[in-house]
Amino acid sequence: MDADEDVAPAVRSILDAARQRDSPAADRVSVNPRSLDDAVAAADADGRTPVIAEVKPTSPTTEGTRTDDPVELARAMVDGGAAALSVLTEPEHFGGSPEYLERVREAVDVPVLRKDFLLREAQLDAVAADVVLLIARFVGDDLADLLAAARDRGFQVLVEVHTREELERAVDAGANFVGVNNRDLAKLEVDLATFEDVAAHARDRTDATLIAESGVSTPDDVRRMRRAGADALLIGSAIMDYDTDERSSSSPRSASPREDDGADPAATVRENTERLTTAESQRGDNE
Ligand SMILES: O=C(O)c1ccccc1NCC(=O)[C@H](O)[C@H](O)COP(=O)(O)O
Repeated sequence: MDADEDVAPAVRSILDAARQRDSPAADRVSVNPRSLDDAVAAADADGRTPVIAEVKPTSPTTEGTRTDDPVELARAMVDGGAAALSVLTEPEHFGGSPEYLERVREAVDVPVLRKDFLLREAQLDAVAADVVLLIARFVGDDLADLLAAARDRGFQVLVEVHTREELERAVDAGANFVGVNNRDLAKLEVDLATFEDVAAHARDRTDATLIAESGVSTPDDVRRMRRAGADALLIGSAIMDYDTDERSSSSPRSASPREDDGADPAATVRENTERLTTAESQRGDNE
């Protein structure tokens, strides 16, 4: 499979950077992970929607870069009820770093997902995390081997898919956490119907934990994804308080720091998280 085929230029650039990124001459990581399934169950039992809140300094579809301390933002997300966290470690397009993840994981006690574009086994050793992401489209035929290599190190593995065909590959590889990305990496457009379609198909195929990823902005969106069968939701931009711009893939991304509107960023992030983790105890306009 050619992962570059038909992807947006920004995503091609992400992949090129991932291929060129040196694998650190680090020791093999060995993780004693915090259970993601337990964290999801605990949130459910507590009446909170299980949300994996994402520390996302920037992205190809957001304006500017957040320079706030990732640890403060992470703590605010947990205070707002996040069941788990996701931390971008991709430096060039998302402003992340393995060091951010290390600091965040030390500061909180919930599971932490390493969000990156991993293509080779050695890249798993950059930093310890509770969960790592493998994107089915990008790892192609290496999915089963990388899944095994990650599990050998103790990681839980979230396999990201966007289509029914990718779901089949994830199931065949033995994935027990499947993320359905509502963001089409070919066009960078978001459509929540993607999760609805793939999750409906998944029900007969797997009992994996199903996670709705990307484009969830409002309590209505949360309830919609839960009705469609999401066990948990991965939410970045709406919690980080970005105005997302699912821009055409040729638009340039601003590298300038994001303008601060004077508000307390950690307080805003906490409120945003709380609004989404309590979505199911609020009454929806359409219900
Ligand atoms: O977020 C982007 O702009 C993006 C562009 C190209 C490839 C991946 C991208 N996002 C990675 C993610 O997985 C999201 O950060 C995550 O699912 C959260 O999405 P959102 O809630 O829409 O910020």
